[in-house]
Amino acid sequence: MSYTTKVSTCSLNQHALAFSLNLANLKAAVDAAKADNSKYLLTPELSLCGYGCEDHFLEPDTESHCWEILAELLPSTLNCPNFLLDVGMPIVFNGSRFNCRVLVCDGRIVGIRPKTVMADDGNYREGRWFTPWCRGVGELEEYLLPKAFIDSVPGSSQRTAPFGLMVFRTSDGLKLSVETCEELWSPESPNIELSLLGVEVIANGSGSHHELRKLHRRLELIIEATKKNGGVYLYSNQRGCDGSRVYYDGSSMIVCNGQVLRQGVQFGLKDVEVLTATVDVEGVRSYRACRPSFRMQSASHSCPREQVNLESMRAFLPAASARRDLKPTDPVELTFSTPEQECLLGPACWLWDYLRRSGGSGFFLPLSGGADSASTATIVFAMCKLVMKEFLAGDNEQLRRDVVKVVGEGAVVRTAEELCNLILHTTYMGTSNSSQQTLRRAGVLASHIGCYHLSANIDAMVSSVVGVFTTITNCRPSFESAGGTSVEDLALQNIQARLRMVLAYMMAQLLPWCRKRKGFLLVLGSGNVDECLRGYLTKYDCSSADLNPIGSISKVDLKNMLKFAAVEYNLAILAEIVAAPPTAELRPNGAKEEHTQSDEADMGMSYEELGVFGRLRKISRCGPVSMYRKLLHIWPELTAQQVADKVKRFFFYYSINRHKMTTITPSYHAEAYSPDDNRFDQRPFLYDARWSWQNKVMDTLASEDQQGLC
Ligand SMILES: Nc1ncnc2c1ncn2[C@@H]1O[C@H](COP(=O)(O)OP(=O)(O)OC[C@H]2O[C@@H]([n+]3cccc(C(=O)O)c3)[C@H](O)[C@@H]2O)[C@@H](O)[C@H]1O
Ligand SMILES: Nc1ncnc2c1ncn2[C@@H]1O[C@H](COP(=O)(O)OP(=O)(O)OP(=O)(O)O)[C@@H](O)[C@H]1O
Ligand SMILES: NC(=O)CC[C@H](N)C(=O)O
Repeated sequence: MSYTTKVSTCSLNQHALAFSLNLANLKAAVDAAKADNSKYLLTPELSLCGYGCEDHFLEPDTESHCWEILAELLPSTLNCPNFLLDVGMPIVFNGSRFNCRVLVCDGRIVGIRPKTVMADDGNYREGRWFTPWCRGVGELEEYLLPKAFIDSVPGSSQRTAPFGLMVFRTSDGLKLSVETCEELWSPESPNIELSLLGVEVIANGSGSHHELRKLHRRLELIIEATKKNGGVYLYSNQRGCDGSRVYYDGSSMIVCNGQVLRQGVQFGLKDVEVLTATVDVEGVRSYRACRPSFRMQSASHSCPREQVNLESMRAFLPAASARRDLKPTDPVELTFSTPEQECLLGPACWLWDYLRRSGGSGFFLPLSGGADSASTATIVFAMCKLVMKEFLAGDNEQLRRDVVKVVGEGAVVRTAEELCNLILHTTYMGTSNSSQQTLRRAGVLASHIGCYHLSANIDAMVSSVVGVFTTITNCRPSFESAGGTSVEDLALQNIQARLRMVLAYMMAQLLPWCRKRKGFLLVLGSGNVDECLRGYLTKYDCSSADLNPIGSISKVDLKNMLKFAAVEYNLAILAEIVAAPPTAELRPNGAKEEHTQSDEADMGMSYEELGVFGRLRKISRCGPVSMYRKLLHIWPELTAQQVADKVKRFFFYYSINRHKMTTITPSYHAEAYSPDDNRFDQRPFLYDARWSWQNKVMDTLASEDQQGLC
């Protein structure tokens, strides 16, 4: 008897509520797994409807469409008694909605397994739509299948299915069970009990979005679980932008006894990626049985009274050790992206999904020659590189169709630069306050990445608006350098910035027409985390766009990304852009070649300091006083009063500008320090900006520190 089996997992680029697309992806995955002669296929969390349906989960339509496409999927499992398919969907049972796995074998639903631990932190809101199931393994209920579903499956006699936490046992003795996404991350993961119950194959269907360095954590959790308890662990993750700010980064995997046998692509453009491994179940059994501590705890776990016997299913491969294709899959070497690659490639893949699904024919970006808009442009170029690589490989028919849809029938694309020329449109929008240096840098970057670039002087727009204002009010504002007040100066800065946004939208609407192409362009924004946190942006200026790929990335991380891209793509201009001092160029500058208005001087703090404030505020959950306490150790070179003053200044600007985050452009979620008010960082937007109590406490602590009292 051989104790080797073949199992598959997959990454699927499902789109919330796009049932036809989701069904097609699932069918393709089933076909690929069956072609691999696999016995089991795991798919991502809520794979039938897409993970990100959000409040659509509250609509009965979402569940009923899942049943409809499940009925369409069932025939692909018919006459395959040795193949188990595992999909995800919402199911209402006894009045509560559960996030369920539905396991199908030979055209029958053999079990429905509800999720026990909700993901409710950060971007996750599962508790808003789903109830956690709280019964133990083997405590099964009988679920009456919906009549419409039964009627749509011709010839089926099935009326009910077991509902609850269950262990499946095949006729030849393989034990398999599932847990769902967050359960792996919880303190008492179900995989522990399942392993002690002798389950050899544990599967986790997930909807886990990208965050920098999160893949390491996922791998640690899975490797540690199977190192400690032995077992085969299959992980399946959603891929792509399914309609929101997050990007699911695939990386599905198959792990056995702490060793990774298959690792899927993290930033890939295939809608369906199936990974299959031949796994040695005997190896799992012997791994466990040689560990006295495992044996002892396992022996005290009684097997659940009710387990689901898959009478007709044989999981193990025929015993013919000479057959090479039955050889257990060898472990692979793990591959990880660097944080710089993650900053570049995650947003690049997200933008591609957004573009092809939005019906847009490209992007428009106001390109200033500064680091932020250069970062956005570089991410679009990275997207073009990824797309062209896949396009030229020639085996991704869906991508080929998407490229044709975006660039238009008949357009010829052979290189990333050619694609970039059709997709990315940039414009330098200078005023009399702009410098020659930023104009040049924008032009050089544009020519190197190949985008369609124009250069404009918007002084006429600015003077028209100021002229209209003067006519209405009979007051003419001046810059401080020309004798005006700071209020006038700021208003004159803001009008330049706002008019850029107005022109940007006009360009986005009409540039395709000017180029005799069809469609519209999506406007890209380039505000970074630190500017948002400090409020160093004009509300409704170029920070207002359709999408922002860098909105949750700090300036420091962006600069590292640009340095990496300078080498990776041979774009020396990026190194020059990184080295230039950040400037808004909104005030008059005399005849100087480089502008002397400096972001850091204007803000009263450096980008590096802002990065520290941002992490402490969000990731370490610090209010002013606890931030002060932590910073005393982080900045030992400063006096306590200097630290207190910096904290006060940060919180003052943060609070007077927090309202800007309510209207900030939707941005890619990349980092845990994101200040995105809409979903991730929920806080008031009207503060008492004096922080009088907190500041008093800080001053007392600082003076005690200075007197050596604490
Ligand atoms: N509590 C509150 N709740 C809701 N809304 C509130 C508000 N307080 C002010 N507001 C509104 O917000 C407005 C103030 O915001 P805003 O108009 O942005 O004006 P403001 O924040 O005063 O100025 C923009 C700042 O961004 C700087 N900047 C730097 C670099 C680049 C750029 C650029 O744009 O390229 C800008 C610029 O130098 C200046 O310091 C008020 O006029 C009011 O309408
Ligand atoms: N001269 C300009 N031409 C075109 N767009 C501009 C110009 N100046 C500013 N913008 C737009 O407004 C946005 C905000 O400007 P801001 O000065 O804050 O950033 P930046 O110039 O991209 O980068 P940096 O902060 O490194 O200077 C820019 O990202 C850019 O999209
Ligand atoms: N969908 C989930 O349950 C996700 C939970 C988990 N914290 C993750 O990010 O992967």
